[in-house]
Amino acid sequence: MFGENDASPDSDLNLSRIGFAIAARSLLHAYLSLVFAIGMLAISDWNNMAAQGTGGANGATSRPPPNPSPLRTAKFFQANMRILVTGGAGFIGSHLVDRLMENEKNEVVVVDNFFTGSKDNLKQWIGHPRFELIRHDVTEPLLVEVDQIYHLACPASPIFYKYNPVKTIKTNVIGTLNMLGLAKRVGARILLTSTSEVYGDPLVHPQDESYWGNVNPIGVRSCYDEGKRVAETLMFDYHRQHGIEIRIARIFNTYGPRMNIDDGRVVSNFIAQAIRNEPLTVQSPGTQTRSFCYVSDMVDGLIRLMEGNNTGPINLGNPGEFTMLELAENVKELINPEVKIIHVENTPDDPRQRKPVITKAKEELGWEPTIKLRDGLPRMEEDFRKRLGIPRTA
Ligand SMILES: NC(=O)c1ccc[n+]([C@@H]2O[C@H](COP(=O)([O-])OP(=O)(O)OC[C@H]3O[C@@H](n4cnc5c(N)ncnc54)[C@H](O)[C@@H]3O)[C@@H](O)[C@H]2O)c1
Ligand SMILES: O=C(O)[C@H]1O[C@H](OP(=O)(O)OP(=O)(O)OC[C@H]2O[C@@H](n3ccc(=O)[nH]c3=O)[C@H](O)[C@@H]2O)[C@H](O)[C@@H](O)[C@@H]1O
Repeated sequence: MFGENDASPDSDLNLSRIGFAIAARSLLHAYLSLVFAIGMLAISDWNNMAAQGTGGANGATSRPPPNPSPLRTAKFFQANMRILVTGGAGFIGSHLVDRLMENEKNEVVVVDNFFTGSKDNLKQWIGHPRFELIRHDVTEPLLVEVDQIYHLACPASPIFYKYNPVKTIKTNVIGTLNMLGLAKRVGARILLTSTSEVYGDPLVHPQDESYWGNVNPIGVRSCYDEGKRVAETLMFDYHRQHGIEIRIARIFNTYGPRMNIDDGRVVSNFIAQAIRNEPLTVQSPGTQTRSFCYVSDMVDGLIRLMEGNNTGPINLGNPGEFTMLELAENVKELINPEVKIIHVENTPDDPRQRKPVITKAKEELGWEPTIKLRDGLPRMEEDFRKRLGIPRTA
C-alpha cells in the first residue's frame, strides 16, 4: 500500500521523468514562440517596405493586387467574366448593363436598393441566364464572387441626394468601403463613378484632373460632393495599402433616354416641360454653365476606363459648354417652339461653371464623345414622349 510520503526508488524515477518532460515541453514552447515572433517581425517589416512603395504619379503601389478567382486562371475551363454593377437599375447603370450584356462572355449581377432606380430599366434582362438582379443596399456588406465591380450606387439628382443627406453620405462612404472590401476579398478590379462635383464651384476653368476643387464642406450639396471626395480617397487608400486595382471616372452631366421623368435634373426637366407644354424653369441667373454628355458616349468611356491600365481619376464628359438659358433655347427650338421660358429661384451652392478638359481621356483611353447636344436631345424626346404617352403632333 502506498502512503502520501511513499519514497520508493521507482516513484523517484517516475517523478524525475515527469519533471524532465515538463521542462522539455516548456523549452519547445519558448523556442516556437521565438520563431513565430521573428517571423511576424519579418512580415511586418516587409509590409512596411511594400507600403512605402515606389509612389508613382497617383501614389501608385508596389504591392501586387490580390489574387483573382482561380477560375480566371483555370487551365481547362475558361470562365465567363462576372461583373457586378451597383446602382445598375438607375439611368447610367442600366445603359451600362445593356452594353455589358451584349458580350456573351459576361455574366452581370446588379445590386440596387431602387431608391431612384427601377426594375423597369432592366426588364429586358430579368430571367436571362447570364443576368441576376439583387435588391440590396450597399451600406450593408455584400458577399458575391465577381471579377469586376462598377460601383455606381448613389442618387445623382440634386433633389434626390439632398432628400436624405445622411443616407447619401453613408452610401458614398460606407457603400464604397463595403465594395472595396468585397474587391479585396475576391481580387476584383473596381471602378467608381465619381463626379465633376468634386471640383465644387470651380475657380479654374475648364477643369482638368489636377485641380483640387473649391468645395463647401458644410453646404447642402456636401453630402454628395464631399461624399464622392471621400470615396475617391478610400479608393486610393485601398490601392496603396492593399494593392486593389482601381479606376475612377469623374463624370460630367450626362443625359439620355430612361432618365426619371420627375428626376429634377435640368435636361429631363426641360424636355418633360416642353412636351407637356409647361414653361421651362431656368433657375437664376441662367448664365451658369454645364457640359452635357449623351449616355451612350458615357458608357463607352466607362468600359474603356475599366479595361484600360490607368487608375484615373479621368474626366468623362462632353466639353461643349452651354448656359442654362442656351439649353432652354435649344429645347424650345427643337421640341416646342411655343413653350415659354421663365426664371425661377436657384438652390444654394449651385456651381457657376463646369466644362471638362478631356485630354487625359483622349490620350489614355482613346475616348471622346461623338453625340452633340442637338442630336442627343431629340433621341431623349422620343423616349420621354413614349413614356408620357404624348405623341408628336405633325
Ligand atoms: N448622371 C450624371 O450626370 C452623373 C454625373 C456625375 C456622376 N454621376 C454618378 O453616376 C452614378 C449613376 O448616376 P445616375 O445618373 O445613373 O443616377 P441614378 O439615380 O439614376 O442611379 C443611381 C442608382 O443607384 C441606386 N442606389 C442609390 N443608393 C443606393 C444604395 N444605398 N444601395 C444600392 N443602390 C443604391 C439607385 O436606386 C439607382 O438605381 C452615380 O454614382 C452618380 O453619382 C452621374
Ligand atoms: O455633372 C455632375 O457632376 C453632376 O451633374 C448634375 O448636377 P447639376 O449640374 O447640379 O445638375 P442639374 O440639377 O441638372 O442642374 C444643372 C443646372 O441647371 C439648373 N436648373 C436645374 C433644373 C431646372 O429646372 N432648371 C435649371 O435651370 C441648375 O440651377 C443648375 O445650374 C448631377 O445631377 C449630379 O449627380 C452630377 O454629379
